[in-house]
Amino acid sequence: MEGVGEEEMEGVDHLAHERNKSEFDVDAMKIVWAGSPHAFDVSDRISKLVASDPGFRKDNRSTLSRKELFKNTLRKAAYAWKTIVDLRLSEEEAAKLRFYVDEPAFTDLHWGMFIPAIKGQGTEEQQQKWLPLAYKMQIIGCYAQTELGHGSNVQGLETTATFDSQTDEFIIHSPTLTSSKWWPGGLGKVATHAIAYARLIVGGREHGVHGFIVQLRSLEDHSPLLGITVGDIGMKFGNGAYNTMDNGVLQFDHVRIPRNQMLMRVSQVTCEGKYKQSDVPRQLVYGTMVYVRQTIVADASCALSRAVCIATRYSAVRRQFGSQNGGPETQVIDYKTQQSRLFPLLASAYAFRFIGEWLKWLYADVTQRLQANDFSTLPEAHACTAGLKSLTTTATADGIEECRKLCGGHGYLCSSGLPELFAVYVPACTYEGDNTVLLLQVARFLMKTVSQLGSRLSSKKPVGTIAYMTRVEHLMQCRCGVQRGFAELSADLVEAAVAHCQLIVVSKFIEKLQQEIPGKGVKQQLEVLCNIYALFLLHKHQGDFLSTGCITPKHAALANDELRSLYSQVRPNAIALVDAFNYTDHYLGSILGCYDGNVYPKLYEAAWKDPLNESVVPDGYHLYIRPLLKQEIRTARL
Ligand SMILES: CCCCCCCC/C=C\CCCCCCCCCC(=O)SCCNC(=O)CCNC(=O)[C@H](O)C(C)(C)COP(=O)(O)OP(=O)(O)OC[C@H]1O[C@@H](n2cnc3c(N)ncnc32)[C@H](O)[C@@H]1OP(=O)(O)O
Ligand SMILES: Cc1cc2nc3c(=O)[nH]c(=O)nc-3n(C[C@H](O)[C@H](O)[C@H](O)COP(=O)(O)OP(=O)(O)OC[C@H]3O[C@@H](n4cnc5c(N)ncnc54)[C@H](O)[C@@H]3O)c2cc1C
Repeated sequence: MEGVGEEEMEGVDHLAHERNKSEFDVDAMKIVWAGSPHAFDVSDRISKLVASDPGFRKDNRSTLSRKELFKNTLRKAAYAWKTIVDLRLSEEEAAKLRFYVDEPAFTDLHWGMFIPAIKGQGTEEQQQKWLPLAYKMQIIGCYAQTELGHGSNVQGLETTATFDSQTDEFIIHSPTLTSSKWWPGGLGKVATHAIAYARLIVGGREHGVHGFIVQLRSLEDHSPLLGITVGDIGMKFGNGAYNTMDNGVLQFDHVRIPRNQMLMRVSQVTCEGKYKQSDVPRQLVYGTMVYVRQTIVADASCALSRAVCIATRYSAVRRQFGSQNGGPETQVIDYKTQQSRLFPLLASAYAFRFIGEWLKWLYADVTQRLQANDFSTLPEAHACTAGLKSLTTTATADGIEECRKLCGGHGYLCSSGLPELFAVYVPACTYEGDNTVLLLQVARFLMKTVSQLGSRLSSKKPVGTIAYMTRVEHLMQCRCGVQRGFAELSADLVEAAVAHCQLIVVSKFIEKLQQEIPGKGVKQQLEVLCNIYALFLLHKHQGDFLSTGCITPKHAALANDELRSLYSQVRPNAIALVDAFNYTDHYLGSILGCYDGNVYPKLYEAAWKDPLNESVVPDGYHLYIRPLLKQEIRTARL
């Protein structure tokens, strides 16, 4: 192109100079980020498969109407399924393909909640009947728990399931408007079946909330079955974004289902109408939520790392001020303020990756114990999944917004990928448990632990976390010491719960570094990131740390000095550290974050593709603007 300088040429890696600064083996770090060589291979292969297939394009989402957007989502879901079947992809590869298609859809709830609920709360017989149908997608399921009037308070749900011993059936009914099921993903237009949560009534006696498999739509013509009123709840936050998902409303009008469609692993109803509660904690009915919360923590590291990748690459491309003698302006990534905002988020992305790995292990461990009727670690598993889901999603949502701001004006363009990422991600702070409600569960666990163990919450933490542990104990003692009720102290206890979760993240990051980590300079980079994560939080919450007396103001000042030094150590490695996420440009969906850093020509080209630029003179000019411009110039009385 005429006048195109070297800096704007296509096919040139405009970040090569940054990549050459790297002080560690990026390919080895890619394996660490993926979790194993096998996991890296699957991710790398599937992400490239999706990126290279025009059937999975997503650059037009923000210009489609809700109906076009949703139809396109259905097309993609069907195309993804055909790809999975035609290529005979494994369950792991199929899950990765749905992940890289990167579009909230009914399949998330079918695979992410409907199937896990049957696996976790169904009897062997129920699993044998329903799972094969679900795995082959011969039925499509959703998880219908939340109602118009209740979401957080599961025990407040109003839908009823009344046992009719005459017919050996349950009658599922929505007694009030507020008992309408409201929010379940996939429910609005697609799901043929639901796991519906309802108050079990047997012989006139209530037995709390249980799960029931209910068919909603005909498998012949998709019409709602008798007694079922179902639809979509309407547009949600942002364009595109989560509007690819049909979150639905559902009312039951005395819908009858066979007795064997109550999920009966935890408790049973016999044909004689006898209710039997197994000798397991009733909270196992909540097991699916615990499972999803631990997956959401892994999701957080993915979403945050995407935003950080975009902001880091663009911060290396963007130059503003600082030109010396007509030379190039300063890369904004070199400003200390930019580093102090960006690098803690980079460190958090890695920290959340590793805590997600640990939580996956904890969940697998507690699941194995449950099979042996060992419930000893269930309270800790609940507290950890609830608290870490809350901590990581809040930090990630805030982090994505911070990354948008780190990109200046261009971060506000849809083509930056950040507005869409934010709009899709933020409900994670609410779904699967409102983050405050979940922290209250952690606070309750801490209160019980303190009362059982006395002052020390746990001595099983690495030395480097003594300050963090003392902070939690102090925050708890300050609250538990005074004789005021839990409700009165709840805002303070939530702060202690956050501190407890931050302690877990820091200690698991330190434990990760005690493992064998291959690759030149890789462990050193992770040590820098771990120190940034720990010292950034210490700096942010230094009031807590100082008030516990475990650090002095001098320590706090030294920690801040060390942070600045650590930012300087990360700086030459920043681009390589985000390259290690191994995201394709397709998955990132961001011009600012494109691998080659050739941002300006791509931004300029993308602008002209906007539908508004299909005509030079906009629709409406002749009707509204021309008359305005041509009106008689009246003698103004102004
Ligand atoms: C383009 C960019 C893309 C970016 C990437 C985006 C990523 C996302 C991608 C795609 C999106 C699609 C995926 C989305 C999937 C998520 C969909 C969301 C689904 C839902 O929201 S399902 C509904 C979720 N609802 C909830 O979470 C409800 C929350 N409420 C509760 O869990 C409970 O009501 C409660 C725990 C708050 C209270 O329960 P209650 O029975 O009243 O119990 P308590 O009295 O409080 O406690 C009694 C006792 O039980 C213990 N306990 C409580 N819960 C549990 C549990 N789950 N397990 C074990 N034990 C539990 C509690 O500690 C008490 O113990 P104690 O008596 O103190 O010893
Ligand atoms: C995008 C999206 C997808 C969803 N998908 C599904 C799905 O597939 N299936 C499903 O069943 N549900 C789904 N939900 C519903 C979701 O699980 C609930 O919205 C969530 O559990 C929060 O409950 P709520 O809406 O009742 O919030 P509320 O509890 O009404 O929260 C409102 C405010 O009250 C506060 N609050 C509530 N209780 C307390 C308390 N005891 N102490 C202090 N403060 C309190 C909260 O902190 C919050 O600030 C989805 C929601 C969204 C947004």
